[in-house]
Amino acid sequence: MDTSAYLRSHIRTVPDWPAPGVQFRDITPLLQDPKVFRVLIDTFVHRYMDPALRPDVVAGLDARGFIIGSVLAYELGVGFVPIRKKGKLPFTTVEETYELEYGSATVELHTDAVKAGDRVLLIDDLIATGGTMMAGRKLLEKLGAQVVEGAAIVDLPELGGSQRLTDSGLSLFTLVDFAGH
Ligand SMILES: O=P(O)(O)OC[C@H]1O[C@H](OP(=O)(O)OP(=O)(O)O)[C@H](O)[C@@H]1O
Ligand SMILES: Nc1ncnc2[nH]cnc12
Repeated sequence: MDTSAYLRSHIRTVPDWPAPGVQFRDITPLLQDPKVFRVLIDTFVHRYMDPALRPDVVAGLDARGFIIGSVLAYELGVGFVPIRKKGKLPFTTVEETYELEYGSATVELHTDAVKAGDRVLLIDDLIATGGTMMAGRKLLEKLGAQVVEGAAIVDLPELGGSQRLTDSGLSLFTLVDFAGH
């Protein structure tokens, strides 16, 4: 089994959660098994150790992006910065509001989280409409940072987010596609 199929086999689909019609792709089984979790993190580490892609900073999207982003930053030997849902960060922030597959949200980033010119890897667990990752990218760019790549475990291509992100010029790396139901 290749890596993508192996990781895919450890993602659980929960129908009609958190709203009717949503097929929720649950990554918790993938994190729960230490062997699988290691394969997941090592796959990202291998890619981002490459000098051409190695970031100065990893930025993780609230909340599931924190789980993989912080471990990845630790392994790469770079800092981690959280992009949080509104109202959680105590210092001065920049903010962006965006639409989700089920609702809308505002995210924030501390104004001193990155420096102008920093090369940032932006990471989350999943791309659906792409709104979350697009908002994260805008926050980082407001502070003058450069997003070298957006990365996620799962892509839901039918929701159009990955296409939208690549059309906007963002380089994207995902490990597992879920097309169809
Ligand atoms: O591509 P999009 O349409 O923006 O959707 C993807 C986002 O939605 C989920 O997070 P959610 O907002 O449910 O928050 P959580 O991580 O706190 O559960 C997921 O973890 C991504 O962050
Ligand atoms: N279908 C889905 N499964 C898991 N997380 C999501 N975030 C947005 N859509 C999602």
